[in-house]
Amino acid sequence: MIPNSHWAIFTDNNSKKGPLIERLMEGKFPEELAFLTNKEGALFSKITLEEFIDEEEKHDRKIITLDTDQRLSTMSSGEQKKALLQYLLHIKPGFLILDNPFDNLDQESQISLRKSLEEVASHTPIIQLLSRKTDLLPFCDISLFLERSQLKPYNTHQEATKTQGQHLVHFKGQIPVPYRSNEQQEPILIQCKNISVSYGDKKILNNINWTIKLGEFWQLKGRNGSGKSTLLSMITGDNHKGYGQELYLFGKRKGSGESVWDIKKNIGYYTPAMTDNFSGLHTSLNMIISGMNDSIGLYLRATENQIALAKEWLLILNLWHLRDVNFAELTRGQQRLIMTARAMVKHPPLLILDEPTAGLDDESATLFIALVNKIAEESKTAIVFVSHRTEPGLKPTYTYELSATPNGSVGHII
Ligand SMILES: Nc1ncnc2c1ncn2[C@@H]1O[C@H](COP(=O)(O)OP(=O)(O)OP(=O)(O)O)[C@@H](O)[C@H]1O
Repeated sequence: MIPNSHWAIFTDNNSKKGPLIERLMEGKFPEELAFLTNKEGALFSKITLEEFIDEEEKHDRKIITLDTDQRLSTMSSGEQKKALLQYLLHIKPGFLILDNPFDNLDQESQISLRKSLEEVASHTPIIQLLSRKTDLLPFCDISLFLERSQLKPYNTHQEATKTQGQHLVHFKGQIPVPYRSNEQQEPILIQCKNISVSYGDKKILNNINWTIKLGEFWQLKGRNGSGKSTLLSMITGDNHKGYGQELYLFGKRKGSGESVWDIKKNIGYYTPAMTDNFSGLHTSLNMIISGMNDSIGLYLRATENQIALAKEWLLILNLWHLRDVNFAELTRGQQRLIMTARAMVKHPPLLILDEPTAGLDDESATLFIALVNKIAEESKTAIVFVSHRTEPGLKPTYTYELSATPNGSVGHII
């Protein structure tokens, strides 16, 4: 069958994407998509992946990775996406919904996914939901915009793909001072000396040498599965494979009697998975205050100092008017600014941001990147920013790149 057409639905951070996906999957189509009636769709999305991971973890039922013993949850995000696409194509759906398909994929995998989708498009109608304009698939001939819950047509293709241009972002004033004055910090934060990691016979990291010093701004890059998350888990003290190796975290050798808390107190960490499905009832103001108490949800009466500092952060972010709004009600872009402020309230020696712009629209991503640059300029906090996208405007001082070899990935400084 030759599909009637393929659709691009642009979303921004105010779009009610979840309910739209639900309606489409239930076969409730808007007029424009009525030609899909009675067809069974498949969804290529993080939500679908989470369901398969859940099924495997809770019921020990493997569905999309029958060809390997490795658990889906331990695969890299790129490997998970590839397995999902293969599975979905195998079941030959009547139509395919792609929810930000290129997020978390490395450049080569994006190119190969584009090619596979071109082939799929020759026999299966595709609906692409996208928040970054450069992600548009060229065969999508009809473009709509999801304004909150309403689908609106674009008049022309140019209108759909027009980017706003890099507008300058102005934050009012400097980032606030740390919650408590920091203890004297050694200039060298992290030292990896010839660090190697394997899982069974599978070699992941090979003789990694990487030193992170106070105030440095790093981007960590590498293809899907090259070991970025594994390396981060060594730095955050979460990977037991660090024991017995020459790994120095904040002045102490790993395994020299340090507690996990000794390591964690030095690190601010944010990855979108922490909040994407967050439904707790906390105001924006309290979310920032919770960063001073290192807990979300634990009820502690905020001191006047804490409230004043949280206010300063919200003012800088232009979000003070939303102080009493429930965090879950904010747009994704606003949530990520707040979570970054939360991770920064103490000016930890090290701030790790793991794919922090995934799922953001262009405007929110620009704002987020501007905040990260500002933190790099105005604080002593070292930053490690992990991303596959080349974010326009991001100004890291160094890039550490992992390149796969048969003996595990080796690292280079660029
Ligand atoms: N517990 C485990 N058992 C077996 N293999 C594992 C385990 N954990 C990770 N791996 C493998 O280690 C490799 C590196 O994974 P990692 O998640 O560190 O990559 P990554 O660079 O972060 O990838 P991505 O960009 O796709 O997120 C992958 O091939 C993954 O499948």
